Amino acid sequence: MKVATANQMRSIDKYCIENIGIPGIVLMENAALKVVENIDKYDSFTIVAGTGNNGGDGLAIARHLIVKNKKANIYLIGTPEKMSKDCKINYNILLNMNVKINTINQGEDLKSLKESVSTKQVTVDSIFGTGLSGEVRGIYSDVISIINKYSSYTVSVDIPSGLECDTGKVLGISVKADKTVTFQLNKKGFLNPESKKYTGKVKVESIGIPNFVVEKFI
Ligand SMILES: NC(=O)C1=CN([C@@H]2O[C@H](COP(=O)(O)OP(=O)(O)OC[C@H]3O[C@@H](n4cnc5c(N)ncnc54)[C@H](O)[C@@H]3O)[C@@H](O)[C@H]2O)[C@@H](O)CC1
Ligand SMILES: [K+]
Repeated sequence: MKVATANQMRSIDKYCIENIGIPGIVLMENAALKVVENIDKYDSFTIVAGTGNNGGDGLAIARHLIVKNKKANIYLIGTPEKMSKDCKINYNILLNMNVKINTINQGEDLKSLKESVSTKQVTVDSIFGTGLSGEVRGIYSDVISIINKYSSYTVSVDIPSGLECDTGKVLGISVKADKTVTFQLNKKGFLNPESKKYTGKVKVESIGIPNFVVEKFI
């Protein structure tokens, strides 16, 4: 089975967007729908989103769960100003749907997150994906501790947040997922036996990237 590094995934995504003309938001929507397919047997969710494209996946996942009349509590770490273009698109759609988005800025907000993670069936981890760089610190670290302590079932989007894509090393702290739905290709870091503790069961899902594009980079 082919495996990809973060840079290879970034190059593949970039080539798709710039040379083939598949917009990033289409890849993001495909990614979100694949995660929803893997979790829609459940009824209640806590979605924890960062402000990069991994967070954008999470916001799109939340939208599809809500449209399916599931209970979905959304927690955003970071400010909308920091959002990537595609994350912002999914954020604005949810605002236009009058969906409540809880923001986590300080300790007080963590109580509400703990309450949701402890009572909903599934926690969706869409904090960081292949864009994680450097140690996880501060409020991000607090959020991951809460997920690891109180979540009964955790699904990580693309990569457990806190795990380094290329090595499978923990950068300070990482989400311990029961299942990781990773996009298009398995990740090199998942070959590290130590990573199993954090990825849980890994499911590789295509997000519509043509094979010839993958073969250009791997
Ligand atoms: N078009 C694409 O590139 C697609 C990407 N996808 C998703 O996008 C992800 C990659 O997205 P990005 O490259 O935006 O990056 P991520 O969303 O993985 O994370 C980057 C964000 O986290 C912040 N960050 C990074 N390291 C940090 C640290 N140590 N402490 C605090 N904040 C930190 C960055 O400032 C940035 O806001 C993939 O894992 C996948 O989930 C999918 O939507 C498929 C399409
Ligand atoms: K993640």
